[in-house]
Amino acid sequence: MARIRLDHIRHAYSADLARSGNYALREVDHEFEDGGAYALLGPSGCGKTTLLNIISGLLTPSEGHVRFGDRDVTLLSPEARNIAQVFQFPVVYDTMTVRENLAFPLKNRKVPKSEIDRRVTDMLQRIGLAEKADRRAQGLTADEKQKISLGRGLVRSDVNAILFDEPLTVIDPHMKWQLRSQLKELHRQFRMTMVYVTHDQTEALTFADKVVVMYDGEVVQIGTPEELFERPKHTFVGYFIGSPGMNVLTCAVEGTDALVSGTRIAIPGGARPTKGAAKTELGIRPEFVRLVPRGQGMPVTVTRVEDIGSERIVRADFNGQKLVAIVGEGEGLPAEADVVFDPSALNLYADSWLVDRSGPTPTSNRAGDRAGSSTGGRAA
Ligand SMILES: Nc1ncnc2c1ncn2[C@@H]1O[C@H](COP(=O)(O)OP(=O)(O)OP(=O)(O)O)[C@@H](O)[C@H]1O
Repeated sequence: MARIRLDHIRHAYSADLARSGNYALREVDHEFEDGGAYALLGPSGCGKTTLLNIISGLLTPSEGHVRFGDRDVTLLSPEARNIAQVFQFPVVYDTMTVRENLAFPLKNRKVPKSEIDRRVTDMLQRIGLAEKADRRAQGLTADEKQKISLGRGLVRSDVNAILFDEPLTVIDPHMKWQLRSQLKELHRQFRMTMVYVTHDQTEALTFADKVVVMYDGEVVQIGTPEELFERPKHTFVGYFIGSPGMNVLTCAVEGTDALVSGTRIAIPGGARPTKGAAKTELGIRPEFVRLVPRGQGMPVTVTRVEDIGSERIVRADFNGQKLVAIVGEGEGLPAEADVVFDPSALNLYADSWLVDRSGPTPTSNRAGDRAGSSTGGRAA
C-alpha cells in the first residue's frame, strides 16, 4: 500500500482546451494517506473520473506529478503502478468460472496455490457467490458479474491502491448496502488505500473515512462526514452534503454582524473583514433552524410543510430569501412562526469560501438539542 500524492495536477483534454483555459481539473494538490478509505464525491462532470484515471495511470496529467510514496509514477502505466481497479460495469472473463476469475490476478503474480485457494474461498463468501463458484461467468447476471469484478480487485493484498469508479451502479439497491459494508470490513481488516468515486452522498459518507468533495474541476474540501456537515468550507459542500442542503443566505457584513435582508445577526467569534469579496453569504443548516412562536425570533412566512415520517421539512420565505428548517418528532410547529438560528452553526462565506472564525462548532444535528439561539433583530 502507498501514500498517494497529487502534486499540483492540472488536466485539459486537448491543447486547444488548455489554450482556452478549459481544464477538466483546474488544480488538485492533495495527499491520500497510506491505508485511508477515500470517496471522491461530486456532481456529474466535476472531474472525478479524470482524477481517478490520473491516479491509475490511464491518463497522464497535462501538468503536475503523481507520487506513490516517494516514487514519481506520473509516466508509468497502470500495470507498472500495481493498482487494482473496479469500473462501473463488470470486466470479467466470460469463459472462466467465478473461482477462476477470482484466482486469475493471483496466478499471474505466482501466488502459491494453497494461498490462492484460501483467499479465493474467503472472497467467494464475502461477495456471496460461494454457491456459484464453479459456474461460468457467462450465464451470470450483470449484478453477479460486478461482484466478481469487485472480488478480483479485492483479492490481491500486494497492490498500492484499489480504485473504484461508481462500482455499485449496476448492483441491485438492496445488495448495495451489503457490498458497501463488505468493502468497509475489508478495509478495516487489511487497511488498503482505497479511492472510491461516486456522486451518491450516502455511498460516500458510509464508505469513506474521508470524503473528497469535488466541484468544477477542483477539490473544495477533504474531511470526515462530520467535518463536512459541521463546517462546510465552500457553499457547494453545504448544499451538496445533507438533505436538504445548507441554507445559503445572501448577506452584507457590518462590523461583527451579518445583515440578512435587513435583519441583523451576530456572528459568534466575530465576522472577519471580507474586504474585496464580490459576495458574502451566511450558511445555516436546516437542522439548526428552529421555529418558535411569533414574536420570539425573526419573522418568516411558512410556504410549505412536508411530512417525511420522523420529521417535517418546513420551507419558508425569510424577507425574500428561501429558508428551510427541519422540525423533529415531538417538536411543535407554531401556527405563526418566527425562526431562531443556533449561533454555533452559523458560517460566513466570502465568494463562496468559508471565512475562518473562532468559536464553538455545532455538536448535534437536532436543532432542539442545542443550547442558545440567535434571534437576530431588525437593523436600524
Ligand atoms: N475524453 C474526453 N475528452 C474531452 N473532455 C472530456 C473527456 N472526458 C471527460 N471530459 C470532460 O471533462 C470534465 C470532467 O469529466 P469527468 O468524467 O472527469 O467528470 P465526472 O465527475 O467523473 O463525471 P461523471 O460523474 O458524469 O462521470 C467534463 O467537463 C467532461 O465533459
